[in-house]
Amino acid sequence: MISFDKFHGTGNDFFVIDAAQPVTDRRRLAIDLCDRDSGIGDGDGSTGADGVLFLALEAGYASPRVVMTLVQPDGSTAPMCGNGARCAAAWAAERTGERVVMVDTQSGTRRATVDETAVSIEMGMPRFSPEAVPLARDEPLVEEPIGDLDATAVDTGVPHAVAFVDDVSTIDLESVAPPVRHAEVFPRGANVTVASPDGAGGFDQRTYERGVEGETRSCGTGAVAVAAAARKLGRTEDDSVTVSPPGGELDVEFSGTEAILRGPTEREFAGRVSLGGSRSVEIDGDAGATADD
Ligand SMILES: N[C@@H](CCC[C@H](N)C(=O)O)C(=O)O
Repeated sequence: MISFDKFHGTGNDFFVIDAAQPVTDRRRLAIDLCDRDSGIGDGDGSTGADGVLFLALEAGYASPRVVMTLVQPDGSTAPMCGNGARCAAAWAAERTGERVVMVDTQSGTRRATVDETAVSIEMGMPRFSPEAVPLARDEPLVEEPIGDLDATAVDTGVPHAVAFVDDVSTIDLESVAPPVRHAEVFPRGANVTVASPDGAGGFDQRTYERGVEGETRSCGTGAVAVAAAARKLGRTEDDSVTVSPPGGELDVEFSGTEAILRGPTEREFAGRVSLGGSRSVEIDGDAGATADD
């Protein structure tokens, strides 16, 4: 059986699997576990997840190093995930007792710091250039109509199209996001993030994620994208910006060459799943421990 933990960061939830375990088909496993109807749940919270984090913990460094691979509910891999990387750091900190963790992602090595209330991670500097996002054109995309949204394109490890609206709660994201997510100007697609002023100097956020192909309760790279786009468009001059997705509150701080993302993480439950013909699942602490499908 394969052991797993379930974590979430402000509602963006992930199964975490130690990559030392033998999983031959990661794509198939992620599609299976993450399904919101037939995936794994503990019976108390939600079923399924926004992705599976395969984490390889490497010893022998001054700070523990964890190589993170995120496989999404559609089987694709994403080069970066802000909330996933924060959960990866919390997982590695639990295992090692260390507070500073280096998270290796396909978009670079990120330094994370774990304390009693939150995990902070250095995300690099958001980039607007067409090469970085990437865009299928030679100029940055800044507040231009794409579908029904006025979008600004920014790379925060993954591509985001950010649109500022009056009130995010009135947006029918499942309708307006897909044409932007698949627009020709984004050769690798884009996550679609809408934001509106929260009345206290920060922003409310909602994100439709590539790979999930739906809205998630939080998106860390999206929060950084909102803060960066707000600064670029003169919507804030603050170095520290609070961004609130539906699942909680994230802080984005700009310091030197880094945007630092900070917010809580939580370990929800742990268990084991068998691979093979018929799935069997054990959830720790569950009286009726085995659930066969
Ligand atoms: N939820 C993540 C972003 C995950 C990657 C995204 N779905 C993509 O494919 O680009 C976050 O917290 O940043």
